[in-house]
Amino acid sequence: MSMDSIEAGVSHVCGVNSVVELVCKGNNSTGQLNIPLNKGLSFASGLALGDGFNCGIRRSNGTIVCWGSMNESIEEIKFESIVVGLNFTCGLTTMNLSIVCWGPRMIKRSSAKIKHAMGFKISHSNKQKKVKPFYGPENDDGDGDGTNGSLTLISPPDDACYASWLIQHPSALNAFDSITKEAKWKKVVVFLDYDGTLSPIVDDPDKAFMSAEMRMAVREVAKYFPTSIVSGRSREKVKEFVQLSNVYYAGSHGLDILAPPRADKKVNEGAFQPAKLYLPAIQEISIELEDTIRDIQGARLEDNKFCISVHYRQVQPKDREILKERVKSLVENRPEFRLTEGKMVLEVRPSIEWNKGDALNYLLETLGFNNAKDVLPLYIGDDRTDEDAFKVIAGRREGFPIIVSSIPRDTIAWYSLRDPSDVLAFLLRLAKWKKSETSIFK
Ligand SMILES: O=P(O)(O)OC[C@H]1O[C@H](O[C@H]2O[C@H](CO)[C@@H](O)[C@H](O)[C@H]2O)[C@H](O)[C@@H](O)[C@@H]1O
Repeated sequence: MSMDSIEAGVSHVCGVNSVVELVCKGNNSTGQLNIPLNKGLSFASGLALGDGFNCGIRRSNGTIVCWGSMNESIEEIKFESIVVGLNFTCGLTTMNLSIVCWGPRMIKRSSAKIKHAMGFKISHSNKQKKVKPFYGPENDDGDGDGTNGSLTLISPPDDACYASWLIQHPSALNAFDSITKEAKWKKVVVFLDYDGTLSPIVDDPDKAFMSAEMRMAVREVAKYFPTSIVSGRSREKVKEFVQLSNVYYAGSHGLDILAPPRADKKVNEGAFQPAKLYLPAIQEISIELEDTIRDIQGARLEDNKFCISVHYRQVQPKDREILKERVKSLVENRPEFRLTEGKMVLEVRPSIEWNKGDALNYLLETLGFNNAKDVLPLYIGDDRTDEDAFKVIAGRREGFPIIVSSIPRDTIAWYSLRDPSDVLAFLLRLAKWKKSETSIFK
């Protein structure tokens, strides 16, 4: 067979033959030789081979298709070129020549190495965003103004920013098939945050109601998977909002958990409350906080039993720093407390080492899943305190940490959903998928 081009992976090769057909030979342990003919794949350029997977740019529309061990396809964005590493892929976007990388378990690489691998020479001036193409005569004048063949990596507009975020944190809806493929023979255990995840963020914390559709979706999911609600609210309050009896509740950021009785215990031991001894001190600090914020219009306290939330969403912007300073200095003088921050809220909580990640582990253990090899925790949350749970899943290297955000954020979640309506769609799809799987085996 005569070949026009050839690329080599770790243990396989692919290339385009003289009749413009893509052919792959070598190790096929992860399906890297199984060219996805049904995905509109036909390459003019842009074929890159990794360890057990390949990605190519579609000739028809510039989007990317990958197959083998990493099979995320990028449908939303057009690319000029791609490179792959052992388990990640980076592409140069057509829209603004920005570089985006993806792969749920992407190893962090130096962006300079990636740019170099893609054919760019890095300008060593202080203007960090300017790069020069590697081709043509060397003319590194450092100003990157678009003359002399240099290119400027412009700041992407909002849409491009979001698209770039989506590549690094694929939408769990778009990645649904690969999520269920991974989950097919395993036990998925679902964890859901409340505010900003199951209910939209609203000004009045007492009015953060969950829709009837969302309640129905959570009920459906809980029919097929063990499901827990993990919230910063008090357990009683979040249960009042959710109103479901087929889910477990962890309130106060996991400091108050009502889990099923452990398999090895005959009687239900009641709620797990590792900060119980702090209750008198929490009442004290609550009174002090009330005094501290009394004169700040719009500020309000919320008693979440094992933590106190100080809300400033309705405080005038000019007064917010004053409020924060006052609360911070009060907490600094009380070593038995620590402060965390959420969405326009300061959360005063006991300084014990216990967070939503510990709650996730505790629930897995009481559900009898902690040592099981085939368990995949799926956690959906929108706030900074949810990062502790994402971290636990990332540490297990298996499961689905999903952040709810409509803007790019610093997170260790692997997947994203835009807002609670995306969460609703995802939960409905998850329940439907499991229902159809279950009926096949009946
Ligand atoms: O862990 P979560 O369930 O997400 O709880 C975190 C905080 O959520 C609530 O506050 C947030 O939602 C409110 C209602 O939409 C909004 O007004 C507030 O600005 C948000 O921070 C809850 O009221 C807090 O007590 C929780 O700490």
